[in-house]
Amino acid sequence: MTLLITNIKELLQVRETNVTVIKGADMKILPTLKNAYLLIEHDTIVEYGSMTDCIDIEADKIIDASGKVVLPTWCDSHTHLVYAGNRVQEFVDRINGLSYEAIANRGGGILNSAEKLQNISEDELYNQSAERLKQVIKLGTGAIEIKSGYGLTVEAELKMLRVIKRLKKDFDVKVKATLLAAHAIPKAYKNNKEGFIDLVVNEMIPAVVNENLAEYIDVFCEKGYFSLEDTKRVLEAGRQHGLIPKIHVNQFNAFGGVALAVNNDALSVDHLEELNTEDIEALKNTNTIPVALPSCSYFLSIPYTPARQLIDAGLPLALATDYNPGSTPSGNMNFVVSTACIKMKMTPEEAINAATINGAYAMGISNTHGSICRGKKANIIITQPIPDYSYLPYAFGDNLIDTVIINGQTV
Ligand SMILES: N=CN[C@@H](CCC(=O)O)C(=O)O
Ligand SMILES: [Zn+2]
Repeated sequence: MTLLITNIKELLQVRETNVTVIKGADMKILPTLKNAYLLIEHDTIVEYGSMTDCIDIEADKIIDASGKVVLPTWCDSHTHLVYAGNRVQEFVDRINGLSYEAIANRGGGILNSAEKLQNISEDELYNQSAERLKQVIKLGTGAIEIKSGYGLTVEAELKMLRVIKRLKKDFDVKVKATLLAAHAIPKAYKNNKEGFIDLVVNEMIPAVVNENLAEYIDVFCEKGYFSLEDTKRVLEAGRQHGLIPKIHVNQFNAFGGVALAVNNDALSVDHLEELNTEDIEALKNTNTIPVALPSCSYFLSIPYTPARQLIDAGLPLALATDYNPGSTPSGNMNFVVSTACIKMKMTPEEAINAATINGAYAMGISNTHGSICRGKKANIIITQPIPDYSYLPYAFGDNLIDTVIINGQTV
């Protein structure tokens, strides 16, 4: 089966060689080809080029993309898409003056989601999550990382991760699973945090690894949640079992979590709404990528990750949604890209690089996803007719996506 997309107004993120991450000043460069074609065979990009060289190419199916922009699908490297129900009441409570922290302190927040998740069947959790996944695919997401962390017991964490495994099997998008073992201290361990960490280290991690349910280990390193010492213990235990660290860090306070993550070879450090010069120094000359989550800043009215500081220091940056019921009830990467431009002063080129190839890097899949490159997966967005690719972030809130192709198949 071959699919030929013709008359593409502009083909974005075209890479002749397999670049896997884009850093610093290079993020301002988005290679494109105007008046282009793209040829897909089965699930793979096999060729692209100028329309003037397309004359002799035959294909089983042709899509005319006149006036339209074509780009790789979004790579959303940070989500909590598997959750039960919603937290709309907390949203209303925050409008009425309660803070995110105050809600958490009275037993809401993550613990609220954990209670809902513990009381729902695996099938129902799957159904709710599959609906969300379908929605974000329609919005152009072609690869996604999903975390556990609303279980907080061994059984409930396994339930979440088994649901992620089913999503992985049932959907063509690339799905990566993360064990966010230490997300909050459960009620039963309120006065015994050490006991909970013992449970994570001695039971949760081995059980998850035994069923091969996760590739990454994550911790919410934050005041009131898990300290540097706790984080180190969990990350090291995860590494000993072959899990690669990722981390929630510097969301509300900066106290050395970034350096700790880097020292543990974390693939990514996520959130970074609070950032100091030590954090930036710690990230230089490492393989760890910072990940910004602007929809979370928007929804909670907290600072935006200082993208300019990170990029101007020569670092790479990825953008992701943080899709979850408490701090970001949206999995829309188009909104993330717009918000990064509008609020974080990222150029459209930087934001698109951050949401495609760098997002793929933050999931360890940039050899196969995130750019238009021969041999990579045919995961493609075709936009509606638009004047220019900068129109994507400009027209924030509009859905400008016409067609999504995953592994060569139109969704
Ligand atoms: N910050 C920690 N975890 C999630 C939100 C958790 C929640 O409120 O449910 C986040 O990334 O924002
Ligand atoms: Zn998160």
